[in-house]
Amino acid sequence: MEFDTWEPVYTAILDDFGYGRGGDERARDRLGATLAESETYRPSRLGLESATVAIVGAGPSLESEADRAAEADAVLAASTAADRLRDVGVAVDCMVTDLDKNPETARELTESGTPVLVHAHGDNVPAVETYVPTYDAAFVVPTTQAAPTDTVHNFGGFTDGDRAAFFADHFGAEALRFVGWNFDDPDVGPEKRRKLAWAERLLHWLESRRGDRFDVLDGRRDGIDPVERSL
Ligand SMILES: Nc1ncnc2c1ncn2[C@@H]1O[C@H](COP(=O)(O)OP(=O)(O)OP(=O)(O)O)[C@@H](O)[C@H]1O
Ligand SMILES: Nc1nc2c(c(=O)[nH]1)N=C(CO)CN2
Repeated sequence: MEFDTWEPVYTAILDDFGYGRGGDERARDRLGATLAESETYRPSRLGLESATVAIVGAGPSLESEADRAAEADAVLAASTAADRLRDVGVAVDCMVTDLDKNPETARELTESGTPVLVHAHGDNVPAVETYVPTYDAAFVVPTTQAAPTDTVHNFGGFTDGDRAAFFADHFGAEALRFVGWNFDDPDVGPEKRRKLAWAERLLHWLESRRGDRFDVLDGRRDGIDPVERSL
């Protein structure tokens, strides 16, 4: 997705959560500066084009559905889904994170040659400054939700999980398979619930742009407020 398409949706998210665009831009520039001396990972190397890609979220169903991830051509893990997949023996091809829960996992993955999309936003600058310098930059893909720069990318998306889906779409995935997604998880707090509601709306937008139907939205579409209505 190009930023021109993403920007109106981004503005709606900023308004809804009360985030400032300036904070996101400063975070983006900190991430860019931290990696300025390094060559970062080129996502086309992942070979997502025409692939079936598992987009693994950190909902409670992950372990019981992990076989579906193992069957995909590529496995993208959102945040703590990376640890949980490792624990059940499923290899992760790429992690997507805003560093808010398991930054050590991201370090270990970059050190062992697995790319990590590291997302900078207005509320994670201390984590960016603390952890990114400890990563192997050759396996970092820096991302932002604000306007992209020459070195910090924006493929679309908001939460770690839906950003993984927009990333797979951007790099030409043929089919997306959702594993570990539970929008009605009773154990999430109010802020996370609101973020998951946005993730759901964003996936609904993505499937309609692709002319696709994501199985994770089956039975839910009637209750989704389309993103287009917020624009
Ligand atoms: N029931 C669920 N609980 C948590 N995450 C879920 C759930 N269902 C789907 N997800 C997806 O899994 C991703 C990873 O969740 P996790 O709780 O590990 O990370 P997080 O750092 O809190 O995520 P984020 O910062 O994006 O909110 C979420 O970003 C979301 O896209
Ligand atoms: N400014 C800001 N941006 C975000 C935030 C957040 O807490 N603040 N959380 C996200 C996913 O959890 C993604 N983007």
